[in-house]
Amino acid sequence: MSCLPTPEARHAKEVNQQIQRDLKKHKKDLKNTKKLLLLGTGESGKTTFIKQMRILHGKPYSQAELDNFRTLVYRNIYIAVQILIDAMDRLSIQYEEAPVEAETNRILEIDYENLPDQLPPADYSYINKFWKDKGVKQCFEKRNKFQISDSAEYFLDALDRVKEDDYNPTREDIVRVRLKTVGVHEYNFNIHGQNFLMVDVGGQRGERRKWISSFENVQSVIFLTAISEYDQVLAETEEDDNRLLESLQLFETIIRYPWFKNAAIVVFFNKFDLFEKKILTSNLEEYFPYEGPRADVEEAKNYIEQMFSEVYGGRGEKLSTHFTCATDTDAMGKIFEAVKSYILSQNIKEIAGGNFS
Ligand SMILES: Nc1nc2c(ncn2[C@@H]2O[C@H](COP(=O)(O)OP(=O)(O)OP(=O)(O)O)[C@@H](O)[C@H]2O)c(=O)[nH]1
Ligand SMILES: [Mg+2]
Repeated sequence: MSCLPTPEARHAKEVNQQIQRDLKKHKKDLKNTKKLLLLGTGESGKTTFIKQMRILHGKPYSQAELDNFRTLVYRNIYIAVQILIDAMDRLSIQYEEAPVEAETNRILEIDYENLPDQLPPADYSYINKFWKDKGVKQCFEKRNKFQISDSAEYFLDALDRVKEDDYNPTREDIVRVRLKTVGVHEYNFNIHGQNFLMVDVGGQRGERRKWISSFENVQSVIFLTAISEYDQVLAETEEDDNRLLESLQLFETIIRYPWFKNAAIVVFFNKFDLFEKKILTSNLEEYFPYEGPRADVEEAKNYIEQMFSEVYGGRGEKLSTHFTCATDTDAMGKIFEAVKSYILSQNIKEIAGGNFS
């Protein structure tokens, strides 16, 4: 009887060796992957940040994904109009030219979960006239009194473009379109040789109890706060809770979690583009005990940054912060490079037995 292995045995051995090699590589990849958790209240910009990472470092969006974004754009438009119709009524603002009631009712009853992939001409013509109405514009100026997406104006202004048959969402449309996140979602990116596992979570109150499932083995956290929300109230409660205060309280809760004791923490003061404009007309001292000069972007932003730094203070090291506009692709690319260096330097310190013990 021959002692030579049969072809089957040789093949089995080869397969086994390949599996071992794959497992080893997978383990090495896992070890070299940094887990980055994105946290923050609803609409702070977490998913927008992930979209930018995909645009900058991921695979291009497929046509099926673009088609999906197109429907979402229409959905964003209908929701914005429905919110404005309701706000006109609640704030008792007169239309310049009142729309036909039956038409308004039809728009209000649109089931935006089941939208066609085209904006029907009758709806376009209603929305076009509605958005040009001086009363509606007046109502929109009072938007801190009700909850409307920060991208509503962008899409209502783009109505003529997005109604076209051959409309395909642009890069900017993709980062502007809003869909609230439900649950926890993981994304892998290789950014200049470094693997990241980025975790996006739903930030609204009802979503936060699901967060804990993603807290294990986190090397870094980006906490996003929408700095422009200092004069806005929370949509998800009956009470008039201030949105920036809610974000500050959430930050305080998070940095006390034992899971993040050794994690690098970075804060993005996001929606800085909106903040810069808003601070010129909406006084910070009406919402926070701020005593600095009015309409002063620098003073106001430093004051808000200080509130977060004080809360963070206990951890003994200066808080890493960035003032960001998550819808700006180029700027986000640059900011993330700085964040990446910071995360890696903090993790090296930790390995060397440094600061965060
Ligand atoms: N103008 C402006 N809009 C922004 C900015 N960042 C995000 N947005 C818009 O704000 C909306 C909400 O952003 P999302 O990224 O969906 O917020 P989120 O934190 O993922 O919200 P949840 O999924 O509910 O937790 C989207 O329509 C974004 O386009 C910004 O810096 N400036
Ligand atoms: Mg989201």
